[in-house]
Amino acid sequence: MSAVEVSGVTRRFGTVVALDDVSLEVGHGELVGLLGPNGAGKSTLLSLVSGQRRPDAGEVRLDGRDPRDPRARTTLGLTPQETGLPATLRVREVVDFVGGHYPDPVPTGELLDQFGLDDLGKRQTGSLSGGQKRRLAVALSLVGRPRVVLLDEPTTGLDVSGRAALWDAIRAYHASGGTVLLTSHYLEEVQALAERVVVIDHGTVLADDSLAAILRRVGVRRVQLTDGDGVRQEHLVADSDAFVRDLVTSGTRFSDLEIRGASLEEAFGQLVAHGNEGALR
Ligand SMILES: Nc1ncnc2c1ncn2[C@@H]1O[C@H](COP(=O)(O)OP(=O)(O)OP(=O)(O)O)[C@@H](O)[C@H]1O
Repeated sequence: MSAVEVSGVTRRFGTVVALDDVSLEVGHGELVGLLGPNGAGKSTLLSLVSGQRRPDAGEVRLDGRDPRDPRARTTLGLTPQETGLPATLRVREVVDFVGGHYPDPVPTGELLDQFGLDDLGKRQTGSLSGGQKRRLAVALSLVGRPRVVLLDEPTTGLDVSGRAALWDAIRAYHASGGTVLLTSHYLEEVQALAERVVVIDHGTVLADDSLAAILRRVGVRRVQLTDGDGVRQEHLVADSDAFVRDLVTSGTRFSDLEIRGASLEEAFGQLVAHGNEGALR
């Protein structure tokens, strides 16, 4: 049984088709990145998996159960895009309160330490900065030792060190066997964390593969060289072998040739630009 199973799911909002016959399976212990431009349907998909919404067609299963069944949700951790924290409660009180709903919560001190929040335990949440609130929200999603965690843009608004600390916490959770489905606008975040990437646009899945396979199968290579005038040039080409052969046979002077595969950003741009024609499944 998979951690998350989405089969043939369609969800509309009035005339907008937010998800159009989407199928997706996430196995236990996987860390999957959900990528897509604004309005692609990522948050809608997470809201169906968490049981906050119902699909118009198709089926969603969380640990084999309907996610609207409260028993399925006891094993779920969730950080939505916007989190409402009770402004007058102190950080430590919020963690104690949320942890109190679970049979075996992570001890509050341990959790605050892991998320670099130990100095803020006595602060009212209303006085926290945006980044500190974000860290607390992700920490709260893990307090009940969930089997599956859904993170909607977990590090939006965080500075570089805040993001790195949060990535470490997500990696530690995953290393302990946890399943993660996360959305992100930061391609480097997905590249840094996810083993598998699902690209979604206009409510359909354009690609679902390992990060390495997506990068390999997108036929873009970045070729850099310094020309005879000492100017550094960069070319995005489909066939770098042919490009280099032509370069050599044309007698063009060049030095410091460098060739590397596409970045996730380039792969993503290509997939979204070509829509279903370029679909990789
Ligand atoms: N409650 C709603 N009422 C009407 N339309 C909605 C509602 N929620 C989502 N939509 C629409 O459904 C589509 C998918 O939205 P969704 O929030 O799932 O996208 P997203 O990929 O999460 O985008 P973003 O990256 O901007 O968060 C969009 O066109 C959005 O406007």
